[in-house]
Amino acid sequence: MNAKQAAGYKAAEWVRDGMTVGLGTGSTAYYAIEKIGEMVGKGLKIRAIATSNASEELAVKYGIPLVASSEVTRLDIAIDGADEVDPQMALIKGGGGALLREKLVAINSDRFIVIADSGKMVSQLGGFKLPIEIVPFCYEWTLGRLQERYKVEIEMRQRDGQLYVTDNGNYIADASFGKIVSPGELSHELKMTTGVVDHGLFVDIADTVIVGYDDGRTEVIGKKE
Ligand SMILES: O=C[C@H](O)[C@H](O)[C@H](O)COP(=O)(O)O
Repeated sequence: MNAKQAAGYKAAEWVRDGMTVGLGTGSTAYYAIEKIGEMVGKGLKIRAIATSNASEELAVKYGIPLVASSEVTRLDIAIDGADEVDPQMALIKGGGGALLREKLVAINSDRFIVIADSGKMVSQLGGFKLPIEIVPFCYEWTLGRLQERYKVEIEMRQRDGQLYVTDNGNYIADASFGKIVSPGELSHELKMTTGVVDHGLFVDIADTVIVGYDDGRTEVIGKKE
């Protein structure tokens, strides 16, 4: 069992009959979805909302029943990966471009469990490029304003030689902050920038972090029992 699998499988232990569950996105969330699918196969009764088209396809593949957001007011739990986790459980997410749906699901969940291999744990956020989701209209202006404001390298994410397009039809700009001194402040500032839809800083959202290690061990860190 690898570190991501260990963390993903451990998180599935929090999923109980009758829950509405948010399914994250990425290579770590994959293992949680796989495990939850196995549990559903053995009779677990849940319904789920996926944070990306890719995770929705996975849920269908593993037989996890999906529910429309119109039928749900709040989720019991959401389980998702992260690109960086700091000692206060602030996160950088969005390496896979799913940050907006992930944040919507995370803030609407009673418990948000982050699953991460130990390499994602950092003393200060910012080593990983911060994904910023921006609207396509006049995106060059938004990019220019961000570059002007922060004076750091910010590049438009590309895929196959084209601008990367999120599941929501937006673009992603990746910002190399290096070190983020005040994630909360930066989070608010970015959110106030016209043209920015959202960004990958998740501050004061995670309730529990499950760290996975290469030898298969896990460590649970968190605010909630
Ligand atoms: O947009 C993607 C998500 O925020 C992922 O949860 C994050 O990038 C971590 O992905 P992975 O588990 O593949 O490292």
